[in-house]
Amino acid sequence: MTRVDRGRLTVLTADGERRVHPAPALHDPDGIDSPAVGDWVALRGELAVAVLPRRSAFTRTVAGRTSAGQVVAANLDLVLVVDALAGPTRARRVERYLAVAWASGATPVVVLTKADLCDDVPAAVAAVAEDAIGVDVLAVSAHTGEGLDALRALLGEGRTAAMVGPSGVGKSSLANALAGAEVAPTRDVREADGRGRHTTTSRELHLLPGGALLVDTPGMRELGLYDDEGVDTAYADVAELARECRFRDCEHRTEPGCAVAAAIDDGRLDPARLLGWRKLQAEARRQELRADARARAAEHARVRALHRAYRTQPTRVR
Ligand SMILES: Nc1nc2c(ncn2[C@@H]2O[C@H](COP(=O)(O)OP(=O)(O)OP(=O)(O)O)[C@@H](O)[C@H]2O)c(=O)[nH]1
Ligand SMILES: [Zn+2]
Repeated sequence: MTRVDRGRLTVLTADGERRVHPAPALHDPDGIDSPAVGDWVALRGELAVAVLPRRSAFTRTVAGRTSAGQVVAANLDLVLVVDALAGPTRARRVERYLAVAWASGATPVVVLTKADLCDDVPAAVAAVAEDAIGVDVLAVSAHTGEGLDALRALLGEGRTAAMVGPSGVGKSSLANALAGAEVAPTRDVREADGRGRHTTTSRELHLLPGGALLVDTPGMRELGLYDDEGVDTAYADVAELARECRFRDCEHRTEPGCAVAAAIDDGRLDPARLLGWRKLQAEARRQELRADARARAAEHARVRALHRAYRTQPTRVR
């Protein structure tokens, strides 16, 4: 599946691209099981009749009051957490995206763009790598081509990757550089023709020359945490220290025997990382509370509907 529009799916088949409709059975009001970009579907005629089991799912919170999860991309092997080497270093921002990426079940890779604008690339990479525990960190430039081969090697044939990262860091430029064609309109192009990104109905999954698939959906660009699954993986150092605290419910503030505070005191842990961890934990907790409230509301509505259906039934023979 390369694209989902209202009621229509774009799929790549052995015979090329096609537009099909999802069978009614594939419609899931909660969104989680509805076909998403990156899904493999079985076709019967003009209908997509089944979604094959997913290896991974990148979920985001749907904007608004509800906390419904929405699968933005399915079956990702890699999530490229993209940030730019221009401007101030943004370790906390990278960590936030890493937490979301870990929760998806795919392997995150940090890709630092605009290497051509950075005076000391190795130092900048090392600074990010220090906090991106267990994650490869690559520096690339879409303008000079630096680092692209290393990234291509990582993508490999038949693997599916997606990009996440703040606006303007060079995701579209990177997609174009990898594809060797203008598959995504960059900010420069969009400004030149005065149109927004969403005006074109572009494919959201690109087949790259090396045989890798690159997902580029607008939905991946504004991320919310769906649950706290990825937070402790992104902050493995803090999470591990926290397990050594004397009290299991330690808040890591003034409690005696706090391993986190001790690590900060003797310089083993950057206090900014504890702050980042706290913020993400809090955000994830808020999401979970909202999800609970939503589940209760849905159950309530279901019971009400059942009662209504019961009342309007013709009198049954006993
Ligand atoms: N010097 C330099 N500039 C770059 C590089 N990659 C992208 N840029 C510039 O950075 C700006 C933003 O690039 P885009 O590719 O549009 O960024 P994006 O992340 O897709 O932005 P959104 O579409 O808003 O999410 C443009 O002006 C690009 O020309 C690079 O490797 N080097
Ligand atoms: Zn503690």
